[in-house]
Amino acid sequence: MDSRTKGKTVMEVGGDGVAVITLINPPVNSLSFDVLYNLKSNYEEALSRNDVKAIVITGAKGKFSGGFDISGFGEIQKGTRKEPKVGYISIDIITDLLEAARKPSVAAIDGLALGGGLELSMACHARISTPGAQLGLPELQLGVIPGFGGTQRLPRLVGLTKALEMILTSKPVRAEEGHSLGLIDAVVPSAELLTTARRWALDIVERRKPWISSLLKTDKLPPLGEAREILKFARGQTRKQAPNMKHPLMCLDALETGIVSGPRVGLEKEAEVGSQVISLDTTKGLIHVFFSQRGTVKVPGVTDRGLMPRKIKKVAIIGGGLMGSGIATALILSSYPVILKEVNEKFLEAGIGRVKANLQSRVRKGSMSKEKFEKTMSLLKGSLDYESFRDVDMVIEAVIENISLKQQIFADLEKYCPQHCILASNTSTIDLNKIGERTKSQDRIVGAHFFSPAHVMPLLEIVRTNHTSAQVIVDLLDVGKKIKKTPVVVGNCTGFAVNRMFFPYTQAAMFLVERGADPYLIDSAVSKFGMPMGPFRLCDLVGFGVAIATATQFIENFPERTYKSMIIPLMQEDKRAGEATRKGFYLYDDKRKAKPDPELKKYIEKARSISGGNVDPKLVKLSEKEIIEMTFFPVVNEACRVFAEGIAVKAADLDIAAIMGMGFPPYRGGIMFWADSIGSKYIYSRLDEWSKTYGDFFKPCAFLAERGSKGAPLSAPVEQARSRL
Ligand SMILES: CCCCCCCCC[C@H](O)CC(=O)SCCNC(=O)CCNC(=O)[C@H](O)C(C)(C)COP(=O)(O)OP(=O)(O)OC[C@H]1O[C@@H](n2cnc3c(N)ncnc32)[C@H](O)[C@@H]1OP(=O)(O)O
Repeated sequence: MDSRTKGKTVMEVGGDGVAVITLINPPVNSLSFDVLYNLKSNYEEALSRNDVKAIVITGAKGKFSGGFDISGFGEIQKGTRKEPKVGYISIDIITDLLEAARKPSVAAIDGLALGGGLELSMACHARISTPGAQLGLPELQLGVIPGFGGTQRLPRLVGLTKALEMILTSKPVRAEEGHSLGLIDAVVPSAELLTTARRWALDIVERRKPWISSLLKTDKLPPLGEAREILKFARGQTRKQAPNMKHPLMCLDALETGIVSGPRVGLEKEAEVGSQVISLDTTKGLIHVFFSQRGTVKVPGVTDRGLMPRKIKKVAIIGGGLMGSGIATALILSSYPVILKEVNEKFLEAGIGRVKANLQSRVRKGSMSKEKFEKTMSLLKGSLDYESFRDVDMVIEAVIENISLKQQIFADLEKYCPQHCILASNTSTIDLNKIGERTKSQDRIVGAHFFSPAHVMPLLEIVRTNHTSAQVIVDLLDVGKKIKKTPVVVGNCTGFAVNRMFFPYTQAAMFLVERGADPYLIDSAVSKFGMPMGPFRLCDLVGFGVAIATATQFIENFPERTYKSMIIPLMQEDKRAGEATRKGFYLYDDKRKAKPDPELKKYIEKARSISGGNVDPKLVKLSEKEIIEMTFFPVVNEACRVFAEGIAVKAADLDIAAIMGMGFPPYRGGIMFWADSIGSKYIYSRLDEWSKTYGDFFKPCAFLAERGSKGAPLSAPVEQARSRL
């Protein structure tokens, strides 16, 4: 393969008269422009050759195709590649050359057929797959739409309702379901895939099997009136679930056009809309997130050293509280044998009970069988001492945030665990060097910071000190992958990356309400921005105990930029501690529904009188845009510090940390990507102005000041930064 080209296709013509065209573009045989243009020439050749009666399209190495090469969108967005004529691939190549050909084609699908991959197969006249095949149109989660005819062919093959479900949820179906839906014509073992597909293609030639053009099928489509109703409902749901995104509605436009005006007009609409969505900001954000998420496992100086992960056969967890039990659940779900240690029988029983409850909820929802439940629970053993730690490969400490307790635990671990054992802490804020102070095992001490609930939340913050060995990081990255988490490797400091970015967000919100802003308007503006909930609702959810413990760490470590609000401590004095006590910033009913509390005013006023601040008329009347700026620009400021200090190696890692750890909306691309979309100059000028009026909490850091003064992107690599990694 030419080093400048990205992938290719090869064609082999057999003695049976079948031309087999294989898509080759590792690792997932994505459809790059090179692959697509090669496919076109192979196809043209096959159609012109007298010795070819039929065509089979397949993918190399057990994968049909992971879809259009996503980096191609980036090239078009950046202007480094000229966009082909609208509809050139979907209409000229896939429809008019392939589907309308006078020789039949069959897709032989092993492994993946996603996005453009599935769309290409749907233009073939039959599809044969292996049992493990995954078939889906996940384009919407990338901010694009199925653009190779998927909006037209899928409803015609599986019906409108199922097509909408597959497209709107981006979830793939397995081969058997695909077969029962009519998407797949036959499911056969891998070893028989190609021979069956060849025979099927020849059977079509001989008219022993039907020659079906998906685009022309109508039997699965509902009557027009019904279709309009279904689409109207889908639009309503989409508006509710994705209010800040245009592309899902644009995708529905293409679907509807095809149903109302016919598939050809539908294809044209799809091509037009498909081209428009590429330049949407939300699409740029989502594509950035796709690559950034995969980039977190590439850690310079660690994953480029040829180290292989060691096998972790057994893990011990200390502490069976909410975090410890969640971590244990995540591990046993991925088949790791786990020992859960507690200080007494009562706590141990409660910890094991929590794990059981986590799994039982899956059984109730039907996602886990009773047998699987029993088998998974059998991997968990309880313990009250360290004797059973003698053969563990990794320990994760998950006790309360108390430095001396953690120090004692790590000193004990050093005595009982084998020399190679990884000693991890799930601390969310405490400096790991302090935790390991009483040991000589600095090279195997690492942070494994999970987010609550640990068996559900996707992020794993892997924290390393200056002493943590590269091998330990490689091992933990591998565990993270096996338990299906997205790991982000960060340096050691108070709060690491996620909590350091999180803290200014709640602090800014406290500051604003003390100066007169309405907390419920802040929550509403932040939710509209795309966060799962506003800062006050969040404080209620995590509980004031945790909020105060975290704040204490920040006040101690970053006093110059911590806003000391008394609102939460004052409420706690009155036994209001958030949702758990049914009273916090909101009042909660039996169904945990939150409603504003008029009494909140009294705590805000008292806190204001303690801090000595005044109501600021400007802050009373903030617009939603101003609320977002005043709550999130301090987050950007802290993210800049984290980046400049080398706590994160890449700005993209902070984007993923913010999305998966804070709930920052993915379609905004993450905190640094979003900041760059606004511009460093503007952010700097706003923070600078606020810091002059309201104090150092808003003061831009040196990194932001430097980049802001030049208008330079904040996510550009930090040169000569003193990396802590
Ligand atoms: C306007 C004119 C432009 C032309 C018209 C365009 C019309 C577009 C038509 C089409 O409808 C659009 C699409 O097809 S969009 C793509 C749809 N496909 C997907 O969304 C699938 C994305 N990939 C995945 O979900 C997963 O990668 C996977 C395929 C399920 C595999 O998962 P696994 O965990 O095994 O591996 P990963 O670590 O995720 O990926 C491995 C490496 O492969 C890279 N990669 C995966 N998919 C693609 C892809 N479609 N394009 C480019 N690269 C891909 C991924 O980045 C990883 O790379 P590394 O370098 O990190 O190893």
